[in-house]
Amino acid sequence: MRIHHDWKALPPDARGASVAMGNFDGVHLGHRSVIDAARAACQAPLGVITFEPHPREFFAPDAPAFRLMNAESRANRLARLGVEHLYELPFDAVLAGLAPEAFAREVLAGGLGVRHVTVGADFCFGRQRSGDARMLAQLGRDLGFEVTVAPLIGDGGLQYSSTAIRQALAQGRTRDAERMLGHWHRIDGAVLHGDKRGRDLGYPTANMAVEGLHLPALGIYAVLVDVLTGPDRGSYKGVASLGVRPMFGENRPNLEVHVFDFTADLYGQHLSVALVEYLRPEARFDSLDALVAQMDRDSAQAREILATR
Ligand SMILES: Cc1cc2nc3c(=O)[nH]c(=O)nc-3n(C[C@H](O)[C@H](O)[C@H](O)COP(=O)(O)O)c2cc1C
Ligand SMILES: Nc1ncnc2c1ncn2[C@@H]1O[C@H](COP(=O)(O)OP(=O)(O)O)[C@@H](O)[C@H]1O
Repeated sequence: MRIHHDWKALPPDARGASVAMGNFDGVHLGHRSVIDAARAACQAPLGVITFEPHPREFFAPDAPAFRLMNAESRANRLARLGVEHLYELPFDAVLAGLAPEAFAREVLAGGLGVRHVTVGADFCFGRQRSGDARMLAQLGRDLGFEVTVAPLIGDGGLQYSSTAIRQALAQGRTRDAERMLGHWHRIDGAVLHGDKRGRDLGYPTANMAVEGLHLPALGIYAVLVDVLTGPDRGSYKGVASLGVRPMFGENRPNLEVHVFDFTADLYGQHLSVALVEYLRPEARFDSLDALVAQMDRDSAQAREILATR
């Protein structure tokens, strides 16, 4: 997959794609059906148009973090779906200020020379979200590209949506989130140095930042861990703490992952951590021994949950 960070001056072979357009936060099953519709629409290379930062981050930079994944994780997921061109358009004042007609003319028809555009039925675009899917279809007729409006899909009464997934995760309902995502919710990132306390407790933990990401329920989780880089690359099981470590004063939230049956160094390596099941909230214990005894119980419980995976 090739990633393009602009719509201007694209090489000729990056033009003329059949594109799915949206924010695709989480790349959930609804997103996948839009991308599948773009793939089925015509013979052209498959593309995705998305925006970075997320438009909501651009308009409300101080609002609490809400994203299910960062741009890199989203790109990795899209690549695995067979997307050939990712157009990660810089969402700035210029792009935000384009009227729907100007966006369709300058970006879609002009810059990307799209052959076909697929959007979900609730898609809005252009200055003040004034354009909708129907308007896009009319603009396509005028400007020479086809438009498919994909229906919103769901499971029973529940429509797949990034909002519903955030809500499920905030309540510790990892399996409900998984049903909407089509995969476990994952937190990806590099292993950072922490306070070097874990090893003394008998529980070394690989520490990861969660800044900029929507926070699932704080607490302890059974996790599946993919080590993506380094000599110990592979898939492991483990237990993780997402939170502020009240035992040691309130800290900035982070993710601390203890990998089962593993002793190597993970600093600087890239991990992808799947939150499989929420075990309990974080707690403050009377002693470190009491904390470690609880970590033993957490580990036993996580091993049992993960035994069948
Ligand atoms: C299974 C598990 C359970 C944990 N439970 C708690 C907890 O209930 N309260 C808490 O303050 N910290 C908890 N922690 C976080 C530990 O305090 C943290 O991993 C330890 O301080 C090591 O920090 P370091 O990696 O920065 O050295 C837990 C960690 C793990 C792996
Ligand atoms: N089973 C394991 N799970 C997680 N990290 C491990 C494990 N074994 C060794 N490590 C290494 O130990 C480091 C964590 O040790 P710890 O004392 O918690 O230090 P820190 O506070 O820097 O996280 C990890 O970053 C990793 O390099």
